[in-house]
Amino acid sequence: MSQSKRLRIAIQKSGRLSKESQQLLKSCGVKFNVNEQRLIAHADNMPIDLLRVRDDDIPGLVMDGVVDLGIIGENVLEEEQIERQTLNKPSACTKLRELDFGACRLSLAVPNEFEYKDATSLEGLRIATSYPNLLRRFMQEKGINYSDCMLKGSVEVAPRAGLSDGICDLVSTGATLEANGLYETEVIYRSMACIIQSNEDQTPEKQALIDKILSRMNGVIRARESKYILLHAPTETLDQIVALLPGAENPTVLPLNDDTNRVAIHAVSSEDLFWDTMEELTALGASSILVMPIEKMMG
Ligand SMILES: Nc1ncnc2c1ncn2[C@@H]1O[C@H](COP(=O)(O)OP(=O)(O)OP(=O)(O)O)[C@@H](O)[C@H]1O
Ligand SMILES: O=P(O)(O)OC[C@H]1O[C@H](OP(=O)(O)OP(=O)(O)O)[C@H](O)[C@@H]1O
Ligand SMILES: [Mg+2]
Repeated sequence: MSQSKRLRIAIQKSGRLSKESQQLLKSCGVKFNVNEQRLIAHADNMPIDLLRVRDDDIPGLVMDGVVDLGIIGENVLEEEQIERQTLNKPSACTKLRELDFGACRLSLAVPNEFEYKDATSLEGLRIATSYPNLLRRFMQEKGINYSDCMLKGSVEVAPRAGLSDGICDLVSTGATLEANGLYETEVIYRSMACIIQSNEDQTPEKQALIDKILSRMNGVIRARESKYILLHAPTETLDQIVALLPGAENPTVLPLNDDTNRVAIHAVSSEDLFWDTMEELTALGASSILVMPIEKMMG
């Protein structure tokens, strides 16, 4: 069991996940200030300490029970899990939920001039990657022999530097691949950030705090995915209009002062309302359409 009476949460110190991890915890009511130089940030209003570390260290810290929770990309989690299974080291932890940031994919990519047909085109080649275990699992499933070139960073420059024939690296917009004269050929893993918990026994107090944080996180994420929609609609197209609002089956319908042909609709929609839908609503006679963000949701 983690020795500390305070709940320990590991987050990335600086990188793609840091800002959003901190923001999510703040939205859950955890108050803290980060000092860039410090490894630990203490929360002022709850018995919680944040450990700010390299993202690669987070799964291991959770699996070894050094910290109670961690926010990490599924790609790094899965890579560490395979690594530890190979080494017979503890690799268990519990994924509490996927989060709504850190979307990326681990992909194979080759230089633009390379003629790629399918995965067998990679037979016998050298692939540069920071994810040797996920790469091996994919290549073994396809029955392809290859050699790897382990690089912790700047993987995209490996082919041009003559270090490898292709790469296996994270892609989001594809801009980095394009800038390096590479194109994506296979997606081998799709990833989001997630929150994980150590499988060590927790004291009832700490478990209660974890449950509280998780329930707040569910509320914050649900709220971020939802919108509050207000509009005026002609009674004759009411059903068609409601049908266009995503995930808002039972909206509130209110009468309008001095207008019996129109009503006001208040609805919580499970998704954003896109411009196309707004235009369809207007075509059905809707007016005064307001789409508003929701800050918190519960129950
Ligand atoms: N382009 C991207 N778009 C969205 N999410 C990404 C992107 N690249 C990476 N990620 C996610 O963010 C995580 C952290 O990426 P980052 O590039 O900050 O890692 P790093 O350089 O290994 O950082 P560290 O210094 O902590 O080891 C990745 O493991 C992945 O889950
Ligand atoms: O497809 P794109 O949108 O271009 O994103 C992909 C890039 O993003 C990540 O690196 P990051 O920018 O986080 O920097 P790093 O190389 O220092 O990790 C990843 O390692 C790729 O290099
Ligand atoms: Mg890292």
